[in-house]
Amino acid sequence: MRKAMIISNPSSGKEKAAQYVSQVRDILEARQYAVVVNETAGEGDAAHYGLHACKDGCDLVISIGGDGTLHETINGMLDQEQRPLLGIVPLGTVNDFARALHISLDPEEAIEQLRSEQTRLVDLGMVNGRLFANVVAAGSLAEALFSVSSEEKSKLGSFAYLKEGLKDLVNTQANVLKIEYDGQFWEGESPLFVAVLTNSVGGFEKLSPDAEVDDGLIHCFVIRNIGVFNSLTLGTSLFFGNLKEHKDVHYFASKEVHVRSDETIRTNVDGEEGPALPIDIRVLPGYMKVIVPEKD
Ligand SMILES: Nc1ncnc2c1ncn2[C@@H]1O[C@H](COP(=O)(O)OP(=O)(O)OP(=O)(O)O)[C@@H](O)[C@H]1O
Repeated sequence: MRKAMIISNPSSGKEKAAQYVSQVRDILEARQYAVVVNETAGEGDAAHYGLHACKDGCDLVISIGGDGTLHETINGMLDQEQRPLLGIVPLGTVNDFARALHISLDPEEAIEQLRSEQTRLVDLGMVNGRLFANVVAAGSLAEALFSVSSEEKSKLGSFAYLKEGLKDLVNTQANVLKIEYDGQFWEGESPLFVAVLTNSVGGFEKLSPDAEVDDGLIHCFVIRNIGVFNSLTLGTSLFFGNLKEHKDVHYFASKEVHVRSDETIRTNVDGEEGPALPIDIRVLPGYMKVIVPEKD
């Protein structure tokens, strides 16, 4: 009998968490899976269960939770020879990975989509030995722009929020970044470096419209140190999806990137605090097989 593990974060699903778990279980059991349910209680649990799913020879893991739970689940599977097929029920506020894979953000619909026969081999990234699914951001603006919740954004509206955030560029200290990729070198003052794997970053689906989950590339944007006037045009570019054409943005796509600085600069990885610079980022093409909705 095939084995499946449900990894559920009850705090992301609130009062409906138990209902979602039982709906998923019903679907899997109807498909002849022997199902184990593991609920997380705090940090590290999803990674622990992700690892055990590999060790126990699970064929399928369903992550029910937000990006944080998903991030931990895939990190638990790092370096394991047998990695199970992954299904996602997004219950977070941002849900970038689900957005990029066209998985419904309505949990009930996402659960129905687990019946899909369609799968996709999806790239993941590695940053200083840890996996990431969406984004690595570094620089003084990284925290401000990429750790915000959709709720906060919806209070202001995405565009207004962005304009507010980007106005900070004027007052934000820009650090000197030294970036190496594919034998090329970029050095300059920048308040923000962003490396993305998917087209959805921090809930903004237009930051990097060309990034495909399986294109084998890390799409990188380095914002040059800019003034008050251009911060607004930059915001508009980000919102309408032509950021890489902006004159104050250095864009490149690469398989491997190294970012250093002589200053202490923190990073944000998939919405959580990541390692301080220096960072080595590389893409792991087709690292995870994921259930995706059937095309209409
Ligand atoms: N039972 C629990 N009660 C409270 N917190 C939990 C529980 N289980 C896991 N957590 C914590 O929940 C966090 C992950 O939450 P979640 O999966 O909703 O991701 P998220 O990053 O908050 O999602 P998003 O940014 O998309 O809203 C982790 O910090 C984890 O330690």
